[in-house]
Amino acid sequence: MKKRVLVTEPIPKSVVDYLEAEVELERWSHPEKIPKGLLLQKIPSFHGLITFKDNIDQEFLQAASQLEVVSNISVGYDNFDIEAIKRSKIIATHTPYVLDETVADLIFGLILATARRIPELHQYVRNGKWSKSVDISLFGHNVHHKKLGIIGMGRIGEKVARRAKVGFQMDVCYYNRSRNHKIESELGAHYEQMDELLKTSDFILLMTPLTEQTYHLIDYEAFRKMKRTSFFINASRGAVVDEAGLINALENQLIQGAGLDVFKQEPIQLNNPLLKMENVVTLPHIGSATAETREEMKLFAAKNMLQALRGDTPDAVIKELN
Ligand SMILES: NC(=O)c1ccc[n+]([C@@H]2O[C@H](COP(=O)([O-])OP(=O)(O)OC[C@H]3O[C@@H](n4cnc5c(N)ncnc54)[C@H](O)[C@@H]3O)[C@@H](O)[C@H]2O)c1
Ligand SMILES: O=C(O)[C@H](O)CO
Repeated sequence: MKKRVLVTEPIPKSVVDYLEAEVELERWSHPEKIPKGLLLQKIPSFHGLITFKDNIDQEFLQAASQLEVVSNISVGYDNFDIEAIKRSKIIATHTPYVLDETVADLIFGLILATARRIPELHQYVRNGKWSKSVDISLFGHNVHHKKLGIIGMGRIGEKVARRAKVGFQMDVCYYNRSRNHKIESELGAHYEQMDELLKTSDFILLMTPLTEQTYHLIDYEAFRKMKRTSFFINASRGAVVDEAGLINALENQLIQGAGLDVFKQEPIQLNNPLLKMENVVTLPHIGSATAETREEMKLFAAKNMLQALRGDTPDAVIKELN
């Protein structure tokens, strides 16, 4: 008898066909997330779950009586309670590598949009304000040859560093849990202590995962150390920054602007002060959201699932569970 897999995110036909060759599939294809109660009700009859952002917590694991594998369609897995998964026999996987270049592209989009004020000037043209040459008060700032500080020099950080060095001749420094010797020797990126990076960078990119150690890693005190001319970019997770501290820092002009793909609460609430600030560029968590890359991530998640259900080691088991 075929094993049963629940997929709570829309997947393309190619991935459906790939999975159905080996397992019996049930799909939740609504645009809204599956309600938690319904997920808990359904999960006892499944051997596998392919998910995008469902919370895999103690309550879920208790209900998942015959679950063997949970496969996340994302590289970040802060929706997983890793300690609880460790105590269970469940295999957990994610989708590293396939999205690195796509996310790095978006990060450069955010850097440029913020420094060169692209959304603001786009509105300026559309609102019919472009009657003579653009006033100096609307000029942005150079990106090339500036200093970029990357906090979290992992897979994606490295791709951003390459773009910064090769494409924009930037001075790249980084702060990380451990030294990345490859990026130092190949690109000349240099390691700095956090304080030094905060004090001297023109652009500060946050690119760590969200963990107990990185929760609110950047708070108001950190913004106080940054140059008043600096731009802060976050494409990691909203809670790595203390969002109230960021709003305060922007209101007090401790930094010049921010480019944000992620927020404390997603979707962001419309009364969030960040949405009223001209010097803040906001995106709806779309770092990896291109048609090609999302399809590749879904195929990767399906591949991890089938490998695990066959009894093979999946390509991308979450490292804490390896
Ligand atoms: N905006 C998006 O759409 C999007 C897309 C992909 C990934 N992400 C986020 O980006 C994160 C990073 O992705 P990745 O593939 O580059 O991961 P990665 O594991 O390759 O890199 C993360 C780096 O952060 C470092 N790090 C971890 N904790 C640290 C700490 N306390 N202090 C300093 N450094 C620390 C690690 O050593 C590692 O080098 C993901 O976990 C995810 O949350 C967001
Ligand atoms: O971690 C990831 O892969 C992205 O943030 C998509 O959620």
